[in-house]
Amino acid sequence: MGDNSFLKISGIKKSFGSGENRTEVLRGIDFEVAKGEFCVLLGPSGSGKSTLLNIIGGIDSPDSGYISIDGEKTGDMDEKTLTRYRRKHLGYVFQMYNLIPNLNVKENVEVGAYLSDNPFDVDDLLKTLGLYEHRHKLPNQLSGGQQQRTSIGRAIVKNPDILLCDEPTGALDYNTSKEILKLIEDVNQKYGNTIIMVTHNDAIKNMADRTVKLRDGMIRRNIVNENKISAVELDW
Ligand SMILES: Nc1ncnc2c1ncn2[C@@H]1O[C@H](COP(=O)(O)OP(=O)(O)OP(=O)(O)O)[C@@H](O)[C@H]1O
Repeated sequence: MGDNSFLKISGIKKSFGSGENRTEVLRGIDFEVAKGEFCVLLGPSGSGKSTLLNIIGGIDSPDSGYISIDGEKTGDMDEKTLTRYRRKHLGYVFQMYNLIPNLNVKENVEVGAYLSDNPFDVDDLLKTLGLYEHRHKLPNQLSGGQQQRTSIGRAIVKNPDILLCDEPTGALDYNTSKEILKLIEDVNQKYGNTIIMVTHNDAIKNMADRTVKLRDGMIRRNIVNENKISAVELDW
């Protein structure tokens, strides 16, 4: 199997509702992402980006089509196998950090480590994330950027094959957004994880290897970026 088909999204369709209220949110989505690629999903509000991300992440299932990761179709797995697969191979970062409020930074990251057979060393990772000196703080003692760093730590500590990010900078100011994007870029370069990021921010395509633009549940563009720039050079 060629590297280009590490993540294969094939013929994905998804509707919500029934009868008159039925909406076709994804109307046949096909694309492939290579191992280690940083892929950005862009598109107007309601175009189906989050729905697609949830299907790729095995959180939601398609009406038809399939997702295959490293040759394994997630739709062929039973519930238990899929749950185990998600825990071992996929990491999630959301706009809302979803940290556990009564656990400190280190403990929140450890939650991710428990899910893996082969996690990174938590203290080393906290140092990489610039969180080591904050490790005993609770989420409500942290800035938004530090909370998002913690949630990235929780997702990355298990060294997932694929890191799925839904608007990871949506709640952050300009400088903090750039810091978080830089961190995601560092993670991608250091660990080689494949990254799929949903965003409204058009500028982020400049740091990505691939941009998939959705409109009305269809792919409007699938562009490979040969001249990507570093997160620190982004401007919007
Ligand atoms: N569970 C659901 N039940 C019914 N409709 C849904 C559900 N999830 C999503 N939708 C609808 O599907 C459409 C696409 O939603 P989705 O969140 O995937 O879009 P999006 O491109 O991520 O939008 P945004 O950028 O605003 O987050 C929307 O019209 C939404 O109302």
